[in-house]
Formats: sequence, structure tokens, C-alpha cells
Amino acid sequence: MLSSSVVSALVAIFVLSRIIKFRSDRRKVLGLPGLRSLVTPAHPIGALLPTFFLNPGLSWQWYWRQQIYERAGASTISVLAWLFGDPTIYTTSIDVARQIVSTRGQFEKPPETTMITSIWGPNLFAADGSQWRRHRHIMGPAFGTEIYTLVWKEAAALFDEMIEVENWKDVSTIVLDPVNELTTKFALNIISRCAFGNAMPWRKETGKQDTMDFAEALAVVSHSSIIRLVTPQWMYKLPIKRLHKVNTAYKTLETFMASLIASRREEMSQGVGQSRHDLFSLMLGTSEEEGDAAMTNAELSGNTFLMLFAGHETTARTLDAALGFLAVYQDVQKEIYDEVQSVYSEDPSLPFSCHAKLNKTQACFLEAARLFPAGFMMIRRAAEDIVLTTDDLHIHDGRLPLSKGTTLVVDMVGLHYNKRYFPDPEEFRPSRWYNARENDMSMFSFGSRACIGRRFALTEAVYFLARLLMEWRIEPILRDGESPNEWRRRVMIADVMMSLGVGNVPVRLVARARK
Ligand code: HEM
Repeated sequence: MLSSSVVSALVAIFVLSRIIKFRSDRRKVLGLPGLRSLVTPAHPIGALLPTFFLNPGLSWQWYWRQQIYERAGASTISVLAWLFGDPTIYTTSIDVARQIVSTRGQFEKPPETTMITSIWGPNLFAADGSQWRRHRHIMGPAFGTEIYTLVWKEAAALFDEMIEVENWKDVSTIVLDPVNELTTKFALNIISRCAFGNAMPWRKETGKQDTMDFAEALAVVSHSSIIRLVTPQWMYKLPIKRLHKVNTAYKTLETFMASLIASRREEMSQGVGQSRHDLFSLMLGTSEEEGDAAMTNAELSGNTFLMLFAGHETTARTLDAALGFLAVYQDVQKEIYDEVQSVYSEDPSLPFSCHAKLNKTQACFLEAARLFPAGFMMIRRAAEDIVLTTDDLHIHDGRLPLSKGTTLVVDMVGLHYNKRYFPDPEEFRPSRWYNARENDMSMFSFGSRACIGRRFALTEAVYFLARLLMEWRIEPILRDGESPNEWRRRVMIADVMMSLGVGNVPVRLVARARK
């Protein structure tokens, strides 16, 4: 047994070492004011524990979004921990964000923050420097009018199928409690159709309930990345049902991807397959023209799955938020419905060319993405000693010298609630985004490394919202005696997973009178 004096000495050494760590961390960030806690938000201990006054956790950016920066009197702050975690700079400034996410080589993505995306192979999101340029050069051309036309067409077909299968044609009220299941199913199906031409049926065929089909495998995989990352192979042999399910899902998708790559390569070598317009085929086509720089099978797989996962949860979660806000803000819903109706009256078949006319509908999605930015953190590490220019001129005259290795986070929640850019930030006000230019759509990041799928997401979301609003009015499902604003305070709360989104959104769709 350790004597009490030894224990006291150990405690004293620990406390002293922590004080020294804290003082040294504070020097590293030049005494920049900000958040002080026991553990940093991204440290595994901090990330696992919920947000409370001693632990910011992963949700602090949502719950403490304004007060931390206001208290610090700065838009770029430091986050320091007394016990565990490296000092980190957080910013809500667009100017600082642009410097951090620039692709000029001064900042890199820390590999430990992107490895979850690399389970399937090297990819655009995880790459840096010349490798990033190579991936983007090959994938860029796939994101053009051809793919957006396909997204629109597939969204129309899927919407029709949904109404048919769900039997919603002549129903006056539809209860969606929550709406999240519908949007996830829709977005997953669209990305599957448009990423590699695989249309999944809206409802699983009866009689096949015991087997895992592609749709289920996708759903399981998209919710089990962390389990996959931390579970050693031998554990899958243990009699744990959940792990078997995860393993089967991964095997199903691996087999699918291997045969997809083989069959599309075969088609290409025989000069057929040009009629395919999905992302995979377009990417493979460009890649094959690159000679030695062509993508390997691992890279093709890595990038296809990246698009699959980056491209459905983000869109679905933003749609949940948009529907929730439309339910509360009936006046905004009316304004957007009027736009949709006028576009419909010109051409009820709603061809792709209508997309450009649905400017307010698009703005509604963008405003939802501002209030619930799915990509809620952009993490970078300084690859060299560098001086950042901040807007906080009262701190070090707006100059922030940082040494190589410093971690920086663009706080996308804080930035999108920053009053300097968005007056009355808590208000759902789509008009902020009427006629917005792509470069100003901050929720998709900035500059040449901005989201490659933004137009894909906007195309899908605009079609979905337009059709939905044309058919139905959206209402919140209120509890007894609850007002819509109280519903908003109860329901419209962030839920942080791989992405940020709103939790369960209970809404009712009420059929509009047909004219
Ligand atoms: C509402 C929907 C979406 C939002 C809010 C969103 C947001 C973002 C953000 C903020 C980034 C930058 C991340 C960083 O640099 O750390 C990003 C990158 C990326 N996004 Fe999206 N995204 C959305 C939809 C999509 C879709 C539909 C796809 C694909 C079909 C997609 C594919 C990607 C890819 C591949 C990257 C990495 C780009 C690169 O590093 O060059 N995203 N997205």
C-alpha cells in the first residue's frame, strides 16, 4: 500500500505538471483569451463525455455558441485544458477561416481527424498538397451539368415512387414523427443512384427480411464508422450480434465495390459504358485519361464511399432542419410556396431548367444549413510557423503568430451565428441568401477546397422541397398547450454525430387543396 505521504507527493507532482503544461500552452497561443476547461473538446475523454460546465465536449460549439466568444471579446480564441488535450485555436471569423482552409500548403488536415474517411481507401477529403490536387483534378469534371441533370431526374423518379409506395396520393394528412427517417432514406437513395447507378427500392422487398441487402448495408455502415475504426479484427469472431451485423455490412459493400470497379473497367476497355452518367463512371472516365496518375482501385473505392457518406447525411440533416423551420415559420413557408407554385404554373412537369427559378427554395435550404451547419468543424494544423491576420485588432494588433504544429478549428456554428455577418442570427431568414453567389455559401467552406458536392446537394434539396411544398403544407406536431415557438425550443436542438444536425423533428404534412 502506498503511504499517504507518497500519495500526496504524487498528487502534488501531478498538479504541478498540469500547471506547467497550462502555462506553457498559454504561451503557445500568446495568451489569447477563450475557453478554459479540464479537458479539450476533441480529446477522447472530453469527446466521450457530455457537455457540462467542466467539460465542453463535442457539443459546446452549439450550447455555448455565443457566450464564449462574447466573453472573450474576440472572434478568434484559444481553447486550453488544465488536464488533457493540446491547445487549439477556434475561429468564427470568415477572414481567418479563409486563411486557414486555403490550399497554399501552410495548413494541413491532421491525419487523425480524417482517418475515419479513409477506411475504404485514400480519398479527396483526407488528401493534402499535390495528392489533393490530383484527386480534385480527376473528380472535379464529374461535378457538372450532366450529374446535376441526373440528380434532378432521379429525385423526380424517387419522389413519385415514394408517394406510390407509401400510398400518399389521396391522403389528407401524413404524420412524420420524425421526418428524419424519410429524408435519410431519400438522400441515401439519391446518392446511391447518382454515385454509381444503383436504384434501391423505396421499401425492402417482403420475404427478404433476414438477408442484408445493399440499402441496409449502406445504412449500417454509415452509422458504424467509429465502431469499425476502433474494433480489432478478432473481436468480430466473438458472439456479439451488433459486431456481426457491422462486419456483414462492410463485407457486402466491399464485394459490391470490387465488382463495380471490375465491371466498369471491363465496359470501358470494350468501349461501352459511355452512356452512364453517374459520378463513379464520370470519375473513372477522367481517371483513365490520366495515364500514370490514374486512380488506383483503392482510391476509386475511397472516393466513391466518401461521396456516398459525405453526400447523404449532410443533405438529409439539412433538409430536416429546413422542414422544421418551415413548420414554425408559416409566413416563410407561404412565401416559398408562392414561388414554387408560380414555377409550377409555367410547367407542371418541373424540368431541370426550373431549378434556377427556385431561388427562394434554395435560399431556404441554405438558411437551414446556416443554422445547422452539417460540417460543423474544419480542422487544420499549421504546417509551418505562420502569422495569421485576425479581425480582433485589440489583441496583438490583429496579428497572431503561430508555431508549426498548432491546431486550428474553423467553428462553423460560431461563424454562422456571428452577428457581424448574420444580424439576428437565431432568426430563420432565407432572404439572407436570395441570389447568393456560390462563393458566399459559407456552410460549404471557402475557396478552392470548398465542398465539391454543394451543387449536387442544392439540386437534390431544391427538387425535394419544391415537390413537398407543392403537395403539402408542413406543420409542427405540437404537444398539448405547446406553441410553435416552444416546439422550436424543444425540437430544434443540435445533435452532434459525424456531422451536426437537428435531432428528431416531428411534423405533419397536410395535403393542399388541388386546383
Ligand atoms: C448540405 C450538404 C453539405 C454540406 C453542408 C457540406 C459541407 C462541406 C464542408 C464544410 C466541406 C469542407 C470540409 C473541410 O475542408 O474540412 C465539405 C467538403 C466535401 N464535401 Fe460536402 N457538404 C455537403 C454535401 C456534400 C455532397 C452532396 C457531397 C458529394 C456528393 C459532398 C462531398 C464533399 C467532398 C468530397 C468534400 C471534400 C472536398 C475537398 O477536400 O476538396 N458534400 N463539405
